Amino acid sequence: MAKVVLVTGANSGVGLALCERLLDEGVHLCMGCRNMQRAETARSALLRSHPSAQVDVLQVDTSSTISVLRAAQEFKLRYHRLDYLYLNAGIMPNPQFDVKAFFRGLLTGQVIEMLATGVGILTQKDNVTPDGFQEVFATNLFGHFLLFRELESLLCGSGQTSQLIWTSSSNAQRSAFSLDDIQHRAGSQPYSSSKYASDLLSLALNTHYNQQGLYSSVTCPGFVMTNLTYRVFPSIPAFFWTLLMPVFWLIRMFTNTFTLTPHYGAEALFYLFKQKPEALDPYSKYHSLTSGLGYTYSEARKMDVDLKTSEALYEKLLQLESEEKRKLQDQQKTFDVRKQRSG
Ligand SMILES: NC(=O)C1=CN([C@@H]2O[C@H](COP(=O)(O)OP(=O)(O)OC[C@H]3O[C@@H](n4cnc5c(N)ncnc54)[C@H](OP(=O)(O)O)[C@@H]3O)[C@@H](O)[C@H]2O)C=CC1
Ligand SMILES: CC(C)=CCC[C@@H](C)[C@H]1CC[C@H]2C3=C(CC[C@]12C)[C@@]1(C)CCC(=O)[C@@H](C)[C@@H]1CC3
Repeated sequence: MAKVVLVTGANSGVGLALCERLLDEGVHLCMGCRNMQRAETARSALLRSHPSAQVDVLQVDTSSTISVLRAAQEFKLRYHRLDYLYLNAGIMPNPQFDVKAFFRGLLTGQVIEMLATGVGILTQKDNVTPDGFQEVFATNLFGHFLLFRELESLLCGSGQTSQLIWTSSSNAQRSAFSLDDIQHRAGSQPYSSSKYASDLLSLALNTHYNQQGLYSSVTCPGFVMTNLTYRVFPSIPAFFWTLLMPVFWLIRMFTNTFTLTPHYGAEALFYLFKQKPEALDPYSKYHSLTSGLGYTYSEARKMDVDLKTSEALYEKLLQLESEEKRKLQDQQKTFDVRKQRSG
């Protein structure tokens, strides 16, 4: 039987490139996307290159609790197994590029580190979702946590192993994250905070689920030219980025994190697909890297995470999950009562 793989954020960028690569392996693919039109366009493109492939679309908006719960319900009706869950959808809203910090970095010799991670040169302005969550937290982390929890029964089946694979980032930073403010309401680095939270959560999930055959890993695609990065300079047309390519190829001589294309960016995500999950290191992040000459490969690098903080975050997420579910039940009850009264 073909392995069933669900990929969130599958209609563009790293997610779409990963889907292309997974189809070469003969998987039964389910593309988790928030916009059905964009999803169908991407699905058609995948079917053009893989005409006999099994490719389905599942509507899911990871920033919305109700959408995630409905998607999981629909998934469980359609499939009886889930072997790989790629938690890839992500946003970095209203990014602000700090030109001064960039030039300071040039003078202090830290520019390569800055370009490799985006740390110090990028901040974001977050939004609040209709559910009342910080949008970056909800989209990048909490929605994915809920999705995983709802699909747990399919992932933790008898005698099989399954994998959760998070698209994190080298932008993840302990200093951007606080257990007292897991949604990052107060700061200006919600993206960094959400990615650090996914690193922590992955560790906690390994602690709690390895015995049930479920393994969680985190990846970083490197710097990839996608819609997410084009939005760093929204007023600049896309061809500007193409003009910058020679500059980026040059920078690639000094840092192997400039993977640039979605196909290369998906390297570590695809690498994990082919590994025995028991052999993976829960304390490492798997990076997609590209050498100066354009050779792509994957490398494990230790993360700055600890068990105690990961446990504390896990507990907070469980609590938030039960609060959300209770809120939805109450809303449903109120709705039912009103419906009864109105006859
Ligand atoms: N590009 C880079 O340099 C790096 C990217 N990453 C991570 O890679 C992942 C993929 O991003 P990338 O391919 O670069 O960017 P893209 O913008 O191309 O892809 C992001 C995907 O996530 C989807 N998405 C966004 N919000 C939601 C939502 N609320 N519900 C469901 N899907 C949603 C998007 O859908 P839609 O098309 O509808 O917007 C899109 O399919 C992200 O997690 C990102 O943080 C990590 C390190 C570097
Ligand atoms: C140096 C020149 C010619 C132009 C500036 C390009 C920057 C906009 C670009 C360089 C490094 C990039 C980068 C990211 C965004 C765009 C840059 C700052 C990320 C922060 C995108 C999201 C991630 O998760 C990080 C891993 C990326 C790190 C590099």
